[in-house]
Amino acid sequence: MTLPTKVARTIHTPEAQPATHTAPWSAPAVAGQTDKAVVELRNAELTFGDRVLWRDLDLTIREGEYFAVLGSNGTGKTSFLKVLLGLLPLTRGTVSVTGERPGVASRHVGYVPQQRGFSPRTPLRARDLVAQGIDGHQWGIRLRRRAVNERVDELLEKVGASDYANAPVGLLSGGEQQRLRIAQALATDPQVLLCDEALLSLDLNHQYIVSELVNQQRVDSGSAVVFVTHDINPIIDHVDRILYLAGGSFKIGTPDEVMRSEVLSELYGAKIEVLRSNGRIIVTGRPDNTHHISSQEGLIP
Ligand SMILES: Nc1ncnc2c1ncn2[C@@H]1O[C@H](COP(=O)(O)OP(=O)(O)OP(=O)(O)O)[C@@H](O)[C@H]1O
Repeated sequence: MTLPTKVARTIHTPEAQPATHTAPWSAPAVAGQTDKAVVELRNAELTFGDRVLWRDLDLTIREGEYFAVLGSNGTGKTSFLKVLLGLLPLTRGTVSVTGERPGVASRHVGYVPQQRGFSPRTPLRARDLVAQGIDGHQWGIRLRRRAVNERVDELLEKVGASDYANAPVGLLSGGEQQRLRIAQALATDPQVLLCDEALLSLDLNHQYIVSELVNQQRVDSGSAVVFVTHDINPIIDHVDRILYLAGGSFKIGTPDEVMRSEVLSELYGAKIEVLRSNGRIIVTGRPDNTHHISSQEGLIP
């Protein structure tokens, strides 16, 4: 998690305008997207002491947009989600989610946390976990019991988990548990779906299934997806834009704009090579020694 402290070196992109530019940049039209902004950061900065995670970050994420946050360990990906969840304040600038202060509009926000296995003795059935997204839960709303049960059944079916609805969560596989977390996050049909390494430790088949489920929510409901990941490959077909964080600097753009040798070399201040093979992206030569080899294929995000 330790990278040397660097002075923020912002590479200005259309989104990364100086604060004096007040007119927001309009993203190109992407199928399924509208112009409605659901996440807005202006002149945003997050620092811990003299450690700069990012500075001068101007960003608008729109309804229906699939937005990936990439970067090595400790570059601030999870902190970015925490800012959107209202769990971490910016040190400078402003942020809004669905037009409100982060945390206020929680029922419009779904959150899929990093995959952590449940203990086999967890006294919770699959359907109880999903129900937490609906009632008595900070991201949920209160509905009467029958309505809750019906909604849980609907969500279980949506993520293909009906068969193990009554199984104890601790006895389910990692992939099965992750489907349930997605069902829980979708419970309020959120306008913004935040996913933190939602594919980590899943096999390729489950990576595919989970990534399709997340994308389906965007297609069906126009939810914006903010997907934190070390590896863009499992979601590459869906991603509209990337925020790439590296040692206090960042770059925003489409995968074709950002995942290029010259762009990442400038961002890291070192020679980086970005290769494409069978529609997948391989990055070599990152200087921070925090490469994450994609589980089955030896690819570096
Ligand atoms: N509340 C905090 N106080 C001080 N430092 C913090 C705090 N939260 C995060 N950090 C530091 O900020 C940096 C970014 O952390 P963050 O978890 O956002 O990184 P990340 O990109 O998600 O990393 P990883 O890929 O390892 O999960 C780390 O060096 C971390 O130690």
